[in-house]
Amino acid sequence: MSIDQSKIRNFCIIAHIDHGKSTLADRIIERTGTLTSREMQAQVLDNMDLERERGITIKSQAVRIIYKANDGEEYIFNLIDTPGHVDFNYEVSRSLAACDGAILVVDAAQGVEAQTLANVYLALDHDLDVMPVINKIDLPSAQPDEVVKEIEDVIGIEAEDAPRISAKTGLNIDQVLEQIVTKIPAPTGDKEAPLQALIFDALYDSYKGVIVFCRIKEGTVKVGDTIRMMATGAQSEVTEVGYFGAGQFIPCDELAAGMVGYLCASIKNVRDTRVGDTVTNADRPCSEPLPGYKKVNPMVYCGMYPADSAKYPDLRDALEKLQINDASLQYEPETSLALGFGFRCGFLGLLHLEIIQERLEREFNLDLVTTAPGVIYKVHKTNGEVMDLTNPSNLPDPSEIEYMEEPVVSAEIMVTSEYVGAIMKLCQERRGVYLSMEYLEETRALIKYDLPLNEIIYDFFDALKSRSRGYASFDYELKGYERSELVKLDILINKEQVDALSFIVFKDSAYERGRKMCEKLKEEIPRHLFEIPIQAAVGGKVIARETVKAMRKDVLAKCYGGDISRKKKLLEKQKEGKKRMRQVGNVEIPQEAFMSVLKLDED
Ligand SMILES: Nc1nc2c(ncn2[C@@H]2O[C@H](COP(=O)(O)OP(=O)(O)OP(=O)(O)O)[C@@H](O)[C@H]2O)c(=O)[nH]1
Repeated sequence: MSIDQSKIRNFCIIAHIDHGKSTLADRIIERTGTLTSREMQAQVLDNMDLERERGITIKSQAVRIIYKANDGEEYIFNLIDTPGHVDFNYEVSRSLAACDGAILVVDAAQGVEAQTLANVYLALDHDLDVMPVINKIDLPSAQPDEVVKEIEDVIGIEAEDAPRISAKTGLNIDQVLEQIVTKIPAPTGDKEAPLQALIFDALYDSYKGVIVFCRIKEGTVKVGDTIRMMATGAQSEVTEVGYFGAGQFIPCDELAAGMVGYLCASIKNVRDTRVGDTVTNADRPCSEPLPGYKKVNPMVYCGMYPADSAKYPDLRDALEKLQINDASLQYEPETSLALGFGFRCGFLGLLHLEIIQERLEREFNLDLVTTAPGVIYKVHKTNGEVMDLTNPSNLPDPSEIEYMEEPVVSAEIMVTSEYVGAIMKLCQERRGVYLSMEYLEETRALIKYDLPLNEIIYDFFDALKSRSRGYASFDYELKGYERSELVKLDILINKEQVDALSFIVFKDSAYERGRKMCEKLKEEIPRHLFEIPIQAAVGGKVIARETVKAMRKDVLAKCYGGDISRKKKLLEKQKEGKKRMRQVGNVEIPQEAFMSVLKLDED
């Protein structure tokens, strides 16, 4: 019954965003008959609704595939899908640790891009064998020969015999399957050794409890075994082991060295499971844990509040469950005068924030109010203390501040030569410091800039795409902190400061941002019976002002003489609207207003 290790291939697919890795994964699954075509939904691996709607891969998914190779033998492929967006590098790293090799998909029309490089380096860091595949050769603009040369020159891996495929039409997928057998190494590891398994993901299921996704490096695990999580020390009995069918969990007898699968155990506290931790046998533990993952620190913070304050415990519960599935999400309770009880949450980037927000709303049925996202600033106080500022409301009095620092990233932008000027202009506007530019080929340049993180978290990616007509790609990593002139911009509505609307901004941009915010809020806040001044202030000094004029008529005025049911309806509607309002002093602010600051740059 036990599986021959030499017949297992554990691999993932890596690529720049949109180069077609999910499509290739689907073709592989389809070609090997893991699913009948009727079961085959468009993009099987992207099984969260959100992913299908956005057409991007967020959570890594795993699937086991049986392939009968040309040598007549049957092989077991464990394919792990990985996300391509820059915010999700962390997820990529987790998937890689469970694999022995990686298929690198490169778009034959686009060639090597920033994330192609970043992902290859991650794979090489994990000692994976990288097998290139040239995709989209059906496109008229495909240049497979050039791309092969580019892979060899820019990345430095052999690509001459890389399969040239169309994941869309299925052309040459057979070559990919054969090369998986010949080019990706079989796993190693001793089945008889003490259990050593790496947790590369986890999921909370309301029936099974915590489901741990793991790669068995050494030993064997089966139902009834008592396991121990090495980092948390939690012990529990295994209730089920199995592998990943397409979109479902398939129980089996045991998981042995070299295999990828899942296990369920009587894990009571979801916090006991930590992605990156090592699972071992409690009675016969291994001597040391596997190297965990690089710990990632959130780069972007915002406040999240339940729209209905009674839902606070539900939000806490939801965040706890999401966190086991997404260890890069961090949160802690906070309170706001305007919004009540909520959480300050940390994310890897703005896309990550949006995804979490949408998952909370859809999967947990919560209605949320989110405050403007910001980065972590370092505040050096006159008394020598250094504080990490994640919430602008906690900024100490200016008299206590010696100076402040903001996070700076090193960015690499790849762009075709005609857009170099436009992209450099964009970077300058965002306070970028030019480092270097080199031409990879005649028509493509790699530009390096240092940029303040807070200038890129909002809409830099969109601006980059629109100014280069989609031809620029972008990757960044945190470089460190640099001293900067920063101020806190406060918003006063009817003379009352609204804590949830405060944010930290570069001194020279304060006026512009303050003015835009006041304009935006004027549009969002409905008229009241009195005039409402909206002011932006820095250190108590007002720098911008707008006014919401007083309302003259009440809602019922226009139904004068109308029938009573219509009046009732209007009053009902008003009541419904009020639920979505936040009372600040004697002004009612719609929830949307708190989000509006996010959208300033789109104007
Ligand atoms: N013409 C053509 N289009 C393709 C091919 N393979 C994929 N595409 C298209 O390219 C787009 C991106 O494909 P995906 O498979 O979603 O790309 P991905 O790399 O998985 O993207 P993320 O999951 O967002 O990282 C889709 O619109 C596909 O239909 C191909 O061989 N030829």
